Amino acid sequence: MFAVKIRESIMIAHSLPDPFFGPAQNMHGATYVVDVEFQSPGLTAQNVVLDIGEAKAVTQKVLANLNYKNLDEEPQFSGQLTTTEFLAKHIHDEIKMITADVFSGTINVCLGETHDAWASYQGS
Ligand SMILES: Nc1nc2c(c(=O)[nH]1)N=C([C@H](O)[C@H](O)COP(=O)(O)OP(=O)(O)OP(=O)(O)O)CN2
Repeated sequence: MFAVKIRESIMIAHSLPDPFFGPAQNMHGATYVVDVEFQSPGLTAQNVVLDIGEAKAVTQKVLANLNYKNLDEEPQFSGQLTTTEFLAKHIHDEIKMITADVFSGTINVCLGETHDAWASYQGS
């Protein structure tokens, strides 16, 4: 399996209004390190998984809709617990949709929440 992996970061604010989350029920901020890996069993005619510049551009475009946002105020997330896992899948699905024409492999999105905790989503 081949892979191209790029890294970006975002800052968001949100609350997780469920007793399960204890103090994180309150509004708080998070800075996520966002790792996006594009995996493919084969290469294109140019011997790449996909262009790294395109991978970065697409990821930046998707993240721009989240960066510096209060997710509690975003209509698209209304009624959702915007956990790290949830956001990883959201970012995955957006990137998958935008790259559908140029990439048919598997995408893994991993969000580093702290220096010692991560959550990820990998499509099929
Ligand atoms: N599986 C997940 N668990 C938690 C998430 C998450 O997105 N996925 N998010 C949070 C909070 O948003 C925050 O990041 C951490 O809050 P905190 O209260 O510090 O939670 P911890 O579990 O790290 O620490 P405690 O020992 O429970 O206080 C929480 N969990």
